[in-house]
Amino acid sequence: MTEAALRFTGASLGYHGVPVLTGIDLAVPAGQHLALVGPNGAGKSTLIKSVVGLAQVLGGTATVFGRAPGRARDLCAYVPQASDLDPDFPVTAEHVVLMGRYRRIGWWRPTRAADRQAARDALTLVGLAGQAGRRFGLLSGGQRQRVLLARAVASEPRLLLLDEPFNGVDTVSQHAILVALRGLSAAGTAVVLSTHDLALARDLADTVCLVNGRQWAAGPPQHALAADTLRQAYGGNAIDVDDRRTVLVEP
Ligand SMILES: Nc1ncnc2c1ncn2[C@@H]1O[C@H](COP(=O)(O)OP(=O)(O)OP(=O)(O)O)[C@@H](O)[C@H]1O
Repeated sequence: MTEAALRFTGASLGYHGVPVLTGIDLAVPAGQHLALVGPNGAGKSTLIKSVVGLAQVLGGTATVFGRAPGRARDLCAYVPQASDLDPDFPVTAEHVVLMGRYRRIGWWRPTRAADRQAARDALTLVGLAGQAGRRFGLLSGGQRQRVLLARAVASEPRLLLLDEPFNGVDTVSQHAILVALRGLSAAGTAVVLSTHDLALARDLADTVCLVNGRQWAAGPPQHALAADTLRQAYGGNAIDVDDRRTVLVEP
C-alpha cells in the first residue's frame, strides 16, 4: 500500500494539553487536495499546525508519509495567512521565495544558480515572474499571498499546507493560486488548505473535512458539504442554493 501523505486516526489536537479538535479520521493520498471547512474558531488552523508540530497531537495518531509530524518537516511546506506577516519586510519578492530554498542548502550557504532558477520557476507558477525584483511590502495582499505560496513551492514539498490562502485575495490572485495548486497536485504534491469558501472547497478538493470542535464529516465534497451536515456543524440553517453555492444563515 502506498503511504498516505497525511493520515489522522482518531486524533485529538490542541495546545498545552487541552484539546480543541477531536475525532479526526482522514487520509490524504499523494497528489490529492483536502479542504478544511468550518466556522471561525472551529479548529482548521489547529489541524494544519499539528502537521508541522505547532499544535499538539494529544490522542490517536497523526502521520505524515508514515512519520510522526515533527519528523516530517522536511517533506512539508506551510503557507501561513499573509496577514500574519509584516508587510514592511525590506526584501524583494524573489528574496522571499529564495528563503524556501534555505532548508535545502542551509541558510549560511550562498544560493546557487539552481536555487535562483527554482525561485523564478515558483514565481512563474503563481503568475508573478514579472514581479521578482519588487519589494515584498509594495505588492498587493493577493500578490503577497502568491509570493508566500511560491516560497513554499520552491522548497519542493511533498505535502503543502495552506491556512486560508484565499482570505482577502482578489479574483485574479485567487485564480492564480487555484491554477498553481492544480498544477502542483497534478505533479504529485498533496495539498491541505483551510477555507471559509464552501463553493471553492467543493470545486477544488478531492476530500472535504468539516470541523467545529470535532470532525463532523470527511469525504467527497457532495457528502461532507450536504446541507444537513453543514447545518449541524455550523449550528445554523444551510440552504443549498443551486448545487454549487451553499449559503449559511444564522439560526
Ligand atoms: N496557540 C494557541 N493556544 C491555545 N489555544 C489556541 C491557540 N491557537 C488557537 N487556539 C484555540 O483553538 C481553537 C481553534 O482555533 P483555530 O485557530 O484552529 O480555528 P480556525 O477554524 O482556524 O478559526 P478561523 O477560521 O477563525 O481562523 C480556538 O478556540 C482558539 O482560541
